[in-house]
Amino acid sequence: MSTEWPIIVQDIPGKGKGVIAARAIVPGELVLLEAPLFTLPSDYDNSAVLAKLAALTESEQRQFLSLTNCHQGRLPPPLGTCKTNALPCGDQSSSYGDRAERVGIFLMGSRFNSSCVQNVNNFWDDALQKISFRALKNIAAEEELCICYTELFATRENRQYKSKLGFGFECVCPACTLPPKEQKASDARRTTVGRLYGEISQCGNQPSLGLRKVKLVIQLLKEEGILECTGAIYYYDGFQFCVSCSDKRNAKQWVRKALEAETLGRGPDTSGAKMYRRYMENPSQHMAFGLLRKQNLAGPDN
Ligand SMILES: C[S@@+](CC[C@H](N)C(=O)[O-])C[C@H]1O[C@@H](n2cnc3c(N)ncnc32)[C@H](O)[C@@H]1O
Repeated sequence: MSTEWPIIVQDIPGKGKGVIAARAIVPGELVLLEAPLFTLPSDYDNSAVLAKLAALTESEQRQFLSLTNCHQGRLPPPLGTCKTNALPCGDQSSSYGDRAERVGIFLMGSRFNSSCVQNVNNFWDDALQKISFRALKNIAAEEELCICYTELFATRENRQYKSKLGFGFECVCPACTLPPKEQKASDARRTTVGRLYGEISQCGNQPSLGLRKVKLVIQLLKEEGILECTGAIYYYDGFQFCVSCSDKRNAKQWVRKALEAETLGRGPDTSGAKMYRRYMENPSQHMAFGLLRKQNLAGPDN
């Protein structure tokens, strides 16, 4: 199926259908913006799905039923199809414990397969009431575009468990098929990032230590090839440590990086991007400005 977007939905060996690049795609490029066929509260059941289906046209119902159902024989088909394909309509990161209040079914967006080194980010744009998919990296023509269904900051074993249980597949992405020694190092990097996330939030009164941990997380994410999808929050942490010490110069550098990361994965018009732009103009607007002893900390490494 070819579309107005730079992507094609086609059969992918071993994965059913998937999305590939129709041409070379650059980082930050919007590859799909799509309205949902319908949305549901995230704790939906089969009768909620049936009520939504009843409101669709026959052609829409057929299109919904043509989506994959990896829960065949275990769940009623409408529910199984939703569980296989629903995407968050709101902030959701299982790694950070956020859960979107609603989910949606998207006829094209639901065709993105999963990789633990995703090259695309999905983001629900509340203002547009559409989901956007943006390239996080350079993607070559005919390369597959993938989002991530599982927890990024978990070991391979835990990620595999979730992929198998929730979506019925064994992940063979680059991060899940490393030789044993490298696999161990990758697991260690991901679990360390998960641990440091909690530790950074406890460093409010120790900005130098907090900043060192931020830099370590960024380094680990870079080594893992997943900085692009999660970087913004860590750059913003770096900004907050600097503003708390009235270090405007370094604060501006951190928030500039946060803005770049936000724009890359979510676009230039999100509430986060607007906030980062405001703080770039004037870091002292942040409520933590000057809370701690004035000192110069450090900016991002590059
Ligand atoms: C949301 S659908 C994605 C599109 C789907 N492949 C299709 O044909 O419509 C989720 C299903 O795709 C398949 N899938 C997703 N990522 C995969 C991967 N990395 N390897 C194998 N199968 C995958 C699994 O069957 C999963 O239940």
